[in-house]
Amino acid sequence: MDTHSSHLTAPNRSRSSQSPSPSHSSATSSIHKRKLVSDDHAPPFPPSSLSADTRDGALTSNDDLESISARGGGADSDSDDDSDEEAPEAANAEDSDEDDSSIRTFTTARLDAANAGGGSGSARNTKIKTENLSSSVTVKIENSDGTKDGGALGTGPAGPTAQAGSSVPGIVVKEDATKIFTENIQTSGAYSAREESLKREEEAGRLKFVCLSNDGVDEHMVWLIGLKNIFARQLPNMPKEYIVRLVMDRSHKSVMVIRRNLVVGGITYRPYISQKFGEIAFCAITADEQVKGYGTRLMNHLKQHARDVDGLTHFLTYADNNAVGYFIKQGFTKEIHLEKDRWHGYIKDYDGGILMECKIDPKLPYTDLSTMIRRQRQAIDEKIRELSNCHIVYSGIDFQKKEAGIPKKIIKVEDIPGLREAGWTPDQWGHSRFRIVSASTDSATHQKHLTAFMRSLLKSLNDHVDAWPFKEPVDARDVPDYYDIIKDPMDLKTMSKRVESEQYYVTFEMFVADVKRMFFNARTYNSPETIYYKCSTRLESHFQSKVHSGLQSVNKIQQ
Ligand SMILES: CC(=O)SCCNC(=O)CCNC(=O)[C@H](O)C(C)(C)COP(=O)(O)OP(=O)(O)OC[C@H]1O[C@@H](n2cnc3c(N)ncnc32)[C@H](O)[C@@H]1OP(=O)(O)O
Repeated sequence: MDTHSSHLTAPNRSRSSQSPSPSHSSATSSIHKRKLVSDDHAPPFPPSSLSADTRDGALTSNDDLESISARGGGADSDSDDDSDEEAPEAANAEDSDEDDSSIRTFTTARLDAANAGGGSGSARNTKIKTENLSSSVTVKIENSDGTKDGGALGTGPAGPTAQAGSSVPGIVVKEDATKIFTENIQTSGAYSAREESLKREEEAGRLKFVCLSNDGVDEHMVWLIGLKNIFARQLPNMPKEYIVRLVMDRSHKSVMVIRRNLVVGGITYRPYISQKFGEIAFCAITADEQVKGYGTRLMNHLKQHARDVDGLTHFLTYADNNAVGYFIKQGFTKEIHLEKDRWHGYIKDYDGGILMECKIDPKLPYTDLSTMIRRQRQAIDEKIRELSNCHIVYSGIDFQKKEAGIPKKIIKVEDIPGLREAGWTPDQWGHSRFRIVSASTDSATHQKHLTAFMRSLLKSLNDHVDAWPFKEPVDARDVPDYYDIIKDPMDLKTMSKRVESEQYYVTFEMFVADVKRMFFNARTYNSPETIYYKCSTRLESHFQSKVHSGLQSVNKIQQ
């Protein structure tokens, strides 16, 4: 078995610093070190049409690469610039204006080092794991011939089919209420929205996902060259020779996003059919189109194709540090659960990248996840409707206020729309601590007792020596910025009006909330050393003791 040293290039998938993802800072990865695996691939290039080394699927010189590029791109050949690899009309969306001299320098050094058995190249290039050069791992490669697009869904959506709007028995829902509810349903999250929009683009023929390997078909070759250019741009530390070799290698396949006959991005992977797993070699989206959902949809197409056409159950990849977040969102984990003997020795080894795994679900409709999610949402929603009334929205109450926030019109609790329907009965006066009324007493009696209790508490507050700062609303003429800071002012006089209206405080807790608000305001506006702050603390503790003793005596009366 001839294992070409040029296969030992230790690529680094670091992304281009010229095209940072909006949501992720760019960082330069260390140079990955790739171990050798035996390479009994099928020949990558048809000998008749491309002047390439076909011995073991490896290219041995830059001349070979240029000849491929020239053919695939149909452009002039220029050994020092990637522009030779652009197709005249349909290459890819990347421009190739980068200065790639550093990469070529790196590549040359790497190739030299590898040829010399991992000799003493400079910097990280010397770290190639050369021990594997001499290892003779025999890898059985099964040719992958499934090159058609992602298969049809093998299974139907997992979620139950949604029923048409069901009504809850026994409850009359106003039409407009139902409408409000329907409008409020959250039909999709950001993930589904992006997937659905790209799916619509596909259905309209404006976008397509293809899975190809080097088959000599002109259009396919142009796309593959376009994809290769995106990889070269987005993975700038990856030797271009290495990229073109793998993209053109017939044992690798590439799933590509094509829009208006231009490649937007893609994933090149190698299916190990006998081992039922695939290794993702490269994955990139052109700079202008990142973080728009293409990467996710691409991965979904890849999973669907790999499962339905290649029969794979897992993917492995050495993810660039910058891309770990993306892979995690695609279901990859850093924990490798795949039995080691299924993959060890098959995939190239990197130091610097993070080995990640993704289990391909046997049933999920990967290219139609948004429909599945929508149906599941609907099913859950139907279930909630069955079990609860919370979806019913009643029209609001007319609550106009006059002085001190007291309602203009008395609204009886039992008249609040929907309260009885929700199970409320007049004996349920909430969980107020002030429960002087028995279950049979009407609400008027309850309110009378409550008013008397609150009145006595207010009197006790007003009579206290520390009450003076709280007796009247703060005068903005005296304290100009008070109402800029205190947005919900409260004072004993306002509370007194509310108590005397016998309409405002329908529970004791509402009264206590106003008292607490008053003290909180004082301690918010004033610093601890001020008299106002101190008065509020002392008056509050007086109030608490009065409430405590008052409630105790109420309880005694009840017993
Ligand atoms: C094996 C390898 O090839 S490793 C190298 C991977 N490739 C690169 O780093 C090249 C540069 N980057 C890219 O080409 C692209 O950004 C890709 C391929 C990583 C992702 O493609 P995109 O089209 O941008 O992904 P997409 O828009 O579907 O985003 C999916 C989610 O991943 C997040 N994401 C995208 N890129 C990254 C990243 N580099 N790191 C962390 N999260 C990311 C997105 O914010 C989005 O999150 P959300 O669903 O919470 O909104």
